[in-house]
Amino acid sequence: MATDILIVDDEADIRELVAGILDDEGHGTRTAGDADRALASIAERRPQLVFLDIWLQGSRLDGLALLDEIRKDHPDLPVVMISGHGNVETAVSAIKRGAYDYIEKPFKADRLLLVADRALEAFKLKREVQELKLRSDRPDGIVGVSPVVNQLRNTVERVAPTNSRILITGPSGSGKEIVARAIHAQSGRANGPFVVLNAAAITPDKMETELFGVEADENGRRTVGALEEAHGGTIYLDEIADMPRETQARILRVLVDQSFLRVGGTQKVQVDVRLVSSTARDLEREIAEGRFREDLFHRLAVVPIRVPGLSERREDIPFLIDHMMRQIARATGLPIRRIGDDAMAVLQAHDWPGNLRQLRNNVERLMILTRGDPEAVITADLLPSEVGTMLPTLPTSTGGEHLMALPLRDAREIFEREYLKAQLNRFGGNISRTAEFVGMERSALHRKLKSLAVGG
Ligand SMILES: Nc1ncnc2c1ncn2[C@@H]1O[C@H](COP(=O)(O)OP(=O)(O)OP(=O)(O)O)[C@@H](O)[C@H]1O
Repeated sequence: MATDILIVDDEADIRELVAGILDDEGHGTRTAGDADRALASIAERRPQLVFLDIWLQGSRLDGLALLDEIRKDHPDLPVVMISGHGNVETAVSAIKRGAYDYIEKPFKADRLLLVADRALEAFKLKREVQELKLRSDRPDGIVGVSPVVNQLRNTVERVAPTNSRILITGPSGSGKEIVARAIHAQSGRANGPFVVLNAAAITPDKMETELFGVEADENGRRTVGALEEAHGGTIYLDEIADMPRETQARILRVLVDQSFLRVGGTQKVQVDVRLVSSTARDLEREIAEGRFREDLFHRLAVVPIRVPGLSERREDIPFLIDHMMRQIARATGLPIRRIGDDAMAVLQAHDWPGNLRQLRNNVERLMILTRGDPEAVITADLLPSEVGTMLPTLPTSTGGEHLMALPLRDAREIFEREYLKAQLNRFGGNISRTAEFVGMERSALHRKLKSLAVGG
């Protein structure tokens, strides 16, 4: 797509010069000689970048006032100020008011093109991020843009409106309950209850009363169980493999009969409930080893859905962190933090055995850690030691940067410098012995040390 750059300057020479340089590089340009013509041009079609003279003589608005005006309607549109020799200070104040950058007259063509490319790239990225956020930040709670998550979202959309029973599998903390809630929310039962029964958290002797309720306890009171409570909605049986075998048999009967007896009861309770269950275990193995009823498995898993572990969807980590931060900020009042590139690189490379739950705990911990400082950026050194232990790190601290945030060339240079410094130390600064040990020619090692500024 051709670019569209608007150049606003009262001096025709400058307008033509800037436009000419940009045109030669294949950019599309338009020009305006005063503020009103500039605003009319922008109204006609929003450009992707504006070069704006600070003085703008003979115009209703000067450059700074025009900048304010443009930003009112188009806060994301990058504006690069063109400043005269003497008014760099004004240019700096323009940046504080939201200009993207400035170029100082007289300028070189290279500098102009570089600034234009950077501003256009920033604009494009901003829009892409916004679009991705819109796509990833859907109320159904399934956050992310990775292919596996898009596929999961599609499956959920397809099966949610049906009444079929669904078995959700996936590692612990991967977000199975979020998926179950999304299914409920997108079904015809969305206005009905969503009841969770976590089999792993209930002792086997309590399981039946929790699920089916009690006809009359010792005080003659009737308790309603989860199945009855979920009438008209969805019941989510979490970690179904932890159900005792007797309960499994009773659930199977409920599924066949569409009704059940309360504990100690004689009258059948009829319910209309959709059953969504989940497990982090390998149910086929549980079946083979006799711990899970195969007939129940087939009844529960009419539609199987697999939720991927976080290590299968690392590209979602920035979106998940953003989403979780906003959730935590809303719930706790803690301010939202920016994650530095180095910390993000480490977070994305970590394996996350505890999946989304572990990620969320870490995000919350980081927000608490940086609570005192309103400007604090979360850097890699703030991450707990368990995150990133498998990643290469710097042998000594060299400016607080994390190797994972650097391109290979820079990371290699840091490594070489630290490595050779240590080897030189070890051999008392003796180049010949160091060269012999590291396997380099003496002269090559000399050159290397010089280029790395070691030992000089
Ligand atoms: N989309 C999300 N946004 C924010 N937090 C999330 C999201 N998905 C999951 N989490 C966090 O991860 C935790 C685990 O999610 P969930 O309970 O759905 O996983 P699970 O796979 O059902 O876990 P388990 O196997 O232990 O039952 C949640 O309590 C929540 O804190």
